[in-house]
Amino acid sequence: MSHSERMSFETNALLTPHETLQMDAHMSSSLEFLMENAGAMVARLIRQHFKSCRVLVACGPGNNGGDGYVVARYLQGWGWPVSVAPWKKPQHGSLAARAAQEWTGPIVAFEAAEAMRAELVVDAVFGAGLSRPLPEDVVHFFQHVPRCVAIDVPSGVDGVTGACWGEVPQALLTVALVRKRPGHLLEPATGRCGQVVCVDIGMPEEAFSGLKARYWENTPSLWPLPLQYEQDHKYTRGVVSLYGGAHMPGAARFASDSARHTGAGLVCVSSSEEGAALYRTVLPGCVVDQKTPYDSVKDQRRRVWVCGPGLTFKEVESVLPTLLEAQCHVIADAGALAWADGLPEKLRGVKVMTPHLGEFVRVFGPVRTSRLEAAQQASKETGSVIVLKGADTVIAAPDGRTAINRHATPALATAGSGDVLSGIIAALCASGMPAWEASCAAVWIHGEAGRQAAQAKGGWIVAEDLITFLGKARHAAEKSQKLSINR
Ligand SMILES: NC(=O)C1=CN([C@@H]2O[C@H](COP(=O)(O)OP(=O)(O)OC[C@H]3O[C@@H](n4cnc5c(N)ncnc54)[C@H](OP(=O)(O)O)[C@@H]3O)[C@@H](O)[C@H]2O)[C@@H](O)CC1
Ligand SMILES: [K+]
Repeated sequence: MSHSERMSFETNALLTPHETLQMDAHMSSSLEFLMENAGAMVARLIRQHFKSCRVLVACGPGNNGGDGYVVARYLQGWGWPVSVAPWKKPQHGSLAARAAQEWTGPIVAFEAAEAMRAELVVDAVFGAGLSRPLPEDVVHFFQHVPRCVAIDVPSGVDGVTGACWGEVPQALLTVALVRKRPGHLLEPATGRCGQVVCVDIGMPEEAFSGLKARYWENTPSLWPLPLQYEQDHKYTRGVVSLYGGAHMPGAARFASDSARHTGAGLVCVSSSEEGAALYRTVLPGCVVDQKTPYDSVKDQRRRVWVCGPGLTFKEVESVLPTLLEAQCHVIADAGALAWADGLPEKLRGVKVMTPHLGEFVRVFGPVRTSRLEAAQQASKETGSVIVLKGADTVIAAPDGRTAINRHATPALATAGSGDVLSGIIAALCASGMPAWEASCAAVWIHGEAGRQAAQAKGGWIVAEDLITFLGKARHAAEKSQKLSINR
């Protein structure tokens, strides 16, 4: 059992609407209590974030609407001027209908004029399970809303993929219940959520029994890093190999330096005669040789390879098939992805692929669903961990485990940043971490190094800066792991 399976629904696990339904089925006798708590918690957050003002609670027919009626009741109880605008009444006898019955304050029409009269609108129309386009009158209503607080998600957000079913309300604050949803972390939904705050509504532990988390926010508690031991030597730390191209040596240099700064015990660079002469001068900390891939893989210590940064089609062709045949752990990026243009089967056997969206489309074709689902599908089909890079990097494992990383900075959008990430993943794989955990950890450390470098350098950084902060970034992850163990 992997670490992420053991921790199951820890606080960084993300809940899908399907899992929420399973929990609700399990907790059917406590749902009224949970709705009361949810509404009370949302009302408290509103009181914390806003001064008393005219509030309009827009309620849908389901339990999201039910929560809305409870919010209205609490705010009114504290003396706030509150009205409720039902989009549609809840079904007779439902939980939401019971919450609606307890609302004795003003009820107004669900129309734009009422939205404009309010100073704050609570969006309790639809929750995260919406699976068809937003009705036009809902879109029209929210176009006239001044400030908005959303319960669960802004109505129209798909809680799993982060897709928006039409023009979704722009919230200042979104209150997640029990756990965040994957959609809270994925674009375009993240941009519509404003600040996301997750509240405890008193869900008992037993509600999670039988549920297995499949989605996580990428935080250090997800992937324990190997520590340093007194008995360590360079081979226990791990060996990273890469083939250095003769034409674009910068990329191999970034990847190898990154692997070393992340903690690899040894980095070996193989290249042509011309390339090796160059690498010997620019990479004094690496072992540089002119071995063919065929000879290199005979060394059982050289199991982990970065393949692609700075390589031409021909160079990839002369290296990658041999590495895959020898069942090496290959981290494929850049040139290796271009080499598999439209033919993902050429990459079968690769452990980790790190495409940005453009590279992903080149290999796998246009994304017809969402980035999240496309990455999951590609991972399942190829058997590789897919690291689909972006502001909301998705790290998908072939067995369905998926992490979403928001621990990053726009400062990372600089040439060479991807080569650095490949080197970090390779170093962590070489240290013995499984491919998905190593990839998640690498993406977090990459983001942390970017943040630290940007802070130190005034916001604008280059790949070289990033590399110098990798040791500190790894240390930051280790420190926060120690804290979570002590807790
Ligand atoms: N365990 C927890 O975490 C707890 C969660 N809680 C709360 O439960 C909420 C989820 O509740 P929910 O399942 O009732 O879903 P919700 O979105 O309110 O309503 C769906 C309704 O809308 C309708 N409908 C949908 N789309 C439509 C469209 N385009 N156009 C027209 N109609 C459409 C749909 O109709 P149908 O699809 O059935 O035809 C159905 O009637 C969650 O967000 C949270 O706030 C809390 O109470 C505490 C415990
Ligand atoms: K909502």
